[in-house]
Amino acid sequence: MTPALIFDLDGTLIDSAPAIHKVSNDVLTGRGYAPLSLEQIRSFVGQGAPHLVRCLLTTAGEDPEGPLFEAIYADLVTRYETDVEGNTLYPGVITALDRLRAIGCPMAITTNKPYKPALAAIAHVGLTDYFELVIGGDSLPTRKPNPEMVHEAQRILGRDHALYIGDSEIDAQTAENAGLPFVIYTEGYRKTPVDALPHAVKFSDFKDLPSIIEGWTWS
Ligand SMILES: O=C(O)COP(=O)(O)O
Ligand SMILES: [Mg+2]
Repeated sequence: MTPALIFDLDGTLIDSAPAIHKVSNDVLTGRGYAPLSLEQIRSFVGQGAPHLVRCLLTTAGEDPEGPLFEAIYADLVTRYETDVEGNTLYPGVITALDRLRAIGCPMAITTNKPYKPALAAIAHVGLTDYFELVIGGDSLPTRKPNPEMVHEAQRILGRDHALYIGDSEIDAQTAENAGLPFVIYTEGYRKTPVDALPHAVKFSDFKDLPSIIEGWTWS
């Protein structure tokens, strides 16, 4: 039987850094702080919105745990849900997902991005119908690298075998914590050299993903 596929979102299926960059800078400049570069913002992505907000506050010279946190977080998440233009699919994602769906892989997204902004970004790029479920960073009491999200997705997808597909250090740790083989997409937001992260297989082009899955041998 084909495996369940559990995907990360930001830096794996979509390049969301330009959208997160715009939203973050709107929040910062709206309060009189200096805007940040795309590279800076990209380096803050992967551990969820609370981490992003703490990074924004630190860079702005404010206390990341201080009284501004709640207001900035609320402002960010509201904008995050509507300002979706800067989210784009990585090349070849649709063709790969069409093939994986055709061979019978049930698919889910587990992302540290908050649930509503994640759904909005997924709809914007036309991915909604491919996934049986989406679990966001605020859907459960924990977020990645805690494996709870991945375990929940695996339970709902209901297959004996599953693979986890992601782009970052957090994803490598999540897969390990969840006890799933990790398939790493090398073109995302990773900061560590790919071969320094534990993974079963790496790929740099989505055209290669279906054959990786179809050729998988389970012991
Ligand atoms: O919003 C984030 O920090 C990252 O989200 P991801 O889990 O989809 O990479
Ligand atoms: Mg990611």
